[in-house]
Amino acid sequence: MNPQLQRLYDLAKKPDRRIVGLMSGTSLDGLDVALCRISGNGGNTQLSVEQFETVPYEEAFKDSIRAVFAKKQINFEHLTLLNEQIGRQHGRWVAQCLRNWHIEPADVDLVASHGQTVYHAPQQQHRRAGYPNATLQIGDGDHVAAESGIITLSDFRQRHIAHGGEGAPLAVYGDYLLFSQEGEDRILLNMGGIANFTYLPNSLDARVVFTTDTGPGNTLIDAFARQFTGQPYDENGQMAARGRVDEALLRALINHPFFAQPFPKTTGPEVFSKLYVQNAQQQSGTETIAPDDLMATLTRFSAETIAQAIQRTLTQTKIVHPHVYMSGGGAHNPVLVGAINALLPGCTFARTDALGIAGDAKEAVLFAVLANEAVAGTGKINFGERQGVPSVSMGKISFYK
Ligand SMILES: Nc1ncnc2c1ncn2[C@@H]1O[C@H](COP(=O)(O)OP(=O)(O)OP(=O)(O)O)[C@@H](O)[C@H]1O
Ligand SMILES: CC(=O)N[C@H]1[C@@H]2OC[C@@H](O2)[C@@H](O)[C@@H]1O[C@H](C)C(=O)O
Repeated sequence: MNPQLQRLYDLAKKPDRRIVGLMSGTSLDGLDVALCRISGNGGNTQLSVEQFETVPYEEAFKDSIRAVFAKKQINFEHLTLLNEQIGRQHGRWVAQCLRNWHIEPADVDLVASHGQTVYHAPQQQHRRAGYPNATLQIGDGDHVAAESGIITLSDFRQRHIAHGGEGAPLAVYGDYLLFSQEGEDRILLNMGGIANFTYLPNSLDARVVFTTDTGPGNTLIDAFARQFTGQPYDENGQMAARGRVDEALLRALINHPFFAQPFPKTTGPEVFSKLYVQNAQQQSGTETIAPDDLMATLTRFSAETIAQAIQRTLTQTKIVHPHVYMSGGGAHNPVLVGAINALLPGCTFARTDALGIAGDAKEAVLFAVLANEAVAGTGKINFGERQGVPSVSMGKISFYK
């Protein structure tokens, strides 16, 4: 037998596993690396984060990804090269983080690698007859495994699509296993480039759990912060705080069929781009809007669409006072968070940090949970017939030799 197959079999039976979760999201800010200790599986999953680090992307690396990111037309050779390069780079960073933490690769069981999304194309978005939901993450897992010396699970989204989903949001699986609490209705709100949430009912009934993207989180704010200031984001919402929301532009921004679609739904920077904002400016006659006012309006746009989606959920589920736990970089933006708080007066707000997992680490941690389920889960969690959350395990296996 291949000794690594034996190793996989052995680690699947261990009472606990050490898994490195990797996430590089739509913000292209860096690679989140979370070393997790996970015991059990399914409803018995217990997790602690032993180490966490974000390895920042250098500008040249970001530009190289931006050359293919969310674009319909690209240089195909560049995409092919990036697939290998990102995998290799992510694997090296795992090895580097482990050295920094004085941990031997042999003492880690698995790497769970999300890779880099370069194009997300749910059917609702591409609308091309005869083609299914589709999404593409690059940074091949074989390179992550070879560079780190650790068995790697990767490319998690394809099985979700193969079983009827849109390939996202995947957070719902880990959110359900880690954060469900009997007696408390919870909403786990992640504000990355794109915002999404998971609804966790107080009954713990997996068939009622659901998840959706809501639209932009930071992606538009970041794009214009870069243009106006050369900085990667509007730190602490400073520009937005100085500006005034332009109601005409806000209404034009909200005027997109995505927001009226039923849940669950997913989207990405393929739709919510600078071009999208420029079109809304034209429609509302606000092409000459001051930079601070544009930032205030974009920040309110994210807040309103997040709050509307949550409000719709509360109405549908007849929940009155849920606890909303925030994560992702947007949770550090006081203007964004303040507006959401004001729009949802019936909700109690905290960060996932209050539940023991730092908001900045959450997505990387969730991929470690998916890998744990893939190797040690029983596959018995039943999310019912609810579209968009297929009851499957996910992740492809790469041996390191
Ligand atoms: N202090 C801060 N003030 C304002 N915004 C912040 C701050 N810190 C982080 N952010 C925002 O958070 C973003 C990074 O968020 P995060 O890492 O959660 O996104 P991501 O994981 O790449 O996205 P996604 O979840 O869509 O894949 C930054 O680009 C920035 O917009
Ligand atoms: C295709 C893709 O990479 N989607 C991301 C993105 O970033 C946030 C949102 O859009 C979410 O749907 C998803 O990531 C998280 C980790 C998820 O699948 O839950």
